[in-house]
Formats: sequence, structure tokens, C-alpha cells
Amino acid sequence: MQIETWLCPSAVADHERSRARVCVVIDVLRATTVITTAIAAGARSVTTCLDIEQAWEIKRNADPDNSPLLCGERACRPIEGFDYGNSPSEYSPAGVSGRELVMTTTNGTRAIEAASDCDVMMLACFANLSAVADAIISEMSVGSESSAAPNRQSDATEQAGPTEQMAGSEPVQTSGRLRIVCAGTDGAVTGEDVLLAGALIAVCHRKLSDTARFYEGPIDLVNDSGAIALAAWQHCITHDKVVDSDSLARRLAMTDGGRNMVAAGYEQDLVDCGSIDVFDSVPQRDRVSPARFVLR
Ligand SMILES: O=C(O)[C@H](CS(=O)(=O)O)OP(=O)(O)O
Repeated sequence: MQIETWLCPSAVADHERSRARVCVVIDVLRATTVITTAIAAGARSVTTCLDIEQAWEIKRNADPDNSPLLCGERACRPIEGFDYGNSPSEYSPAGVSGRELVMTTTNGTRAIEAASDCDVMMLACFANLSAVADAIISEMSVGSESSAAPNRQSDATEQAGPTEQMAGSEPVQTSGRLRIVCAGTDGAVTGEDVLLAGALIAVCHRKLSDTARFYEGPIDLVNDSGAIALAAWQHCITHDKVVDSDSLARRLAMTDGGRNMVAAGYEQDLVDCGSIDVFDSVPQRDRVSPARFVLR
């Protein structure tokens, strides 16, 4: 599997912009964490848009018996007149189950728009990290359905030791190119998204390979941004001692996005956004309505 990584949509060369088969968009703080939480809580769909006015227009044009909930933020804060802001804890089954949602955020919904030239788009956060890796492998597998069965690993922070072997009998074969798109913040690369990009590459490697040595494995990082993200994640585990969700939340607080959250009074959101593998749900773009995300 080839993996091409965008550390943020504005830091991409022209030759890296050709159509991708599978694209995974990451905005850990907080859009993709919120959308995943909403879908896991039973929301029927989340439609993303760039502008507040566009969100109101979608609501005005909707069937009044199925009126969407408006969600999102500007400058980290809930938008006046909207139903929900951009904190994962707001999205409970009681509030969103069975509902259509419309969401606009500062960076996440822009990254989704920037990454739109692909056949399949999924949204990733730490909360659905392993599920997204499984979905990628399943989507990019070559061969029968049984050979496409993903090799689940639940602990994303566990390091691949030299004796570690892949579970299962036959290695899964994959083909094609995956693009990982980090949202960043206002055109700048941010650590929280880069860390998840690296974690996703590491988990895909663990699921596909019986070698601990990455560069002998089945993943080909086609640009240095992927290697940078992988190194950042490995450093996070070995040097910063990120071993679980609590230590990850503390590490997220040291990123640009994390500092913004703390300054705006949303420190608790770092705990939710740093929770690893708490959902099996993967939001995937609807093939008919491309701005709409549904449960894969
Ligand atoms: O409030 C958020 O979660 C952020 C705002 S920002 O990154 O501080 O501008 O929006 P998002 O689009 O979810 O990154």
C-alpha cells in the first residue's frame, strides 16, 4: 500500500494533488472527533459545509419533519442559534440519535473540502483509530472477502517488538494509494493531527506486517510527510511516554491545537479527543451526496 500524507492542505505540492482512491481526513481537535462521536451516538448523517449561512440554508430547505440539527464553532465557541458546538461530550445518543446533522467548523470542514478529490473518504480520530485502519485495509485489500478480513490490534500505543508476529495465517495483500490529510489550524501544521497521521501509519503497518522494521514492510511512504508523521508518533511513545489515553491527552495539551483549546476553556475536550479506540464507527462520505457522512 502506498501512503501519501498531507501535513496540512496548504502544504502540498501540485504533484501531490492528483485524485486519490482512498482519503482519510484528520482533525483531532476537534471536527473529526466530534463527527465520529456523533455517528457513534447514532446520528443518521453529518453534512459538512464551509459557511454558517450555508448551514442555515440547508436547514431552511430540509423537510420540516426531518429538520437537521446545526452544529459547529467559530473561534472555538458555539455559533449563535446553532444546536451544538464542537465539543465531543455534547453529542449523546439522547440528543442526536436518528437525527441529521449539519456542521461547519474553522478547519475540519475546510480540510474535508480540500481533500474531496477521491473515491472513498473516511474521517479519523484517536477514538476510532483501529477501526479506521481496519476500514482502510478492507477497502484496499486485494482478493477474496476472507483474505480482506482485518487483523485487529486494539492497543495503538503498543510498540512492535522484534519477535512480534501478525495474528492470522496469511498476510493481507493491499494495493493502491491512500492519502492522509491533516487539517492543521488556519493553514499551519499542527502536532495533534500529525501525531494521529503517524499513529494511523503505524497501526496499518502492524496489521499488515510481521516485521517490526517499518521500511522492510508492506507500506510505501511516497512522500516525506508520512515519514515525519511516523517519526513524531514514535517519538511520542518512546520519549514522551504516551502509553494510554490519559498520557495522550497530556501530550495533546502541548500542541498548537491543544493550547488553543486550553486558552478557550475546553481543556476537558482534550481528554475526549485523546481517548484511543473507544469507537468502532467510521464516518464515510456518502457516494451520492459528497458532503454527507454516514456510518461506514
Ligand atoms: O474549535 C475547534 O475545534 C477548532 C477551532 S480552531 O482550530 O481553534 O480554529 O475547529 P476545527 O475545525 O474543529 O479544527
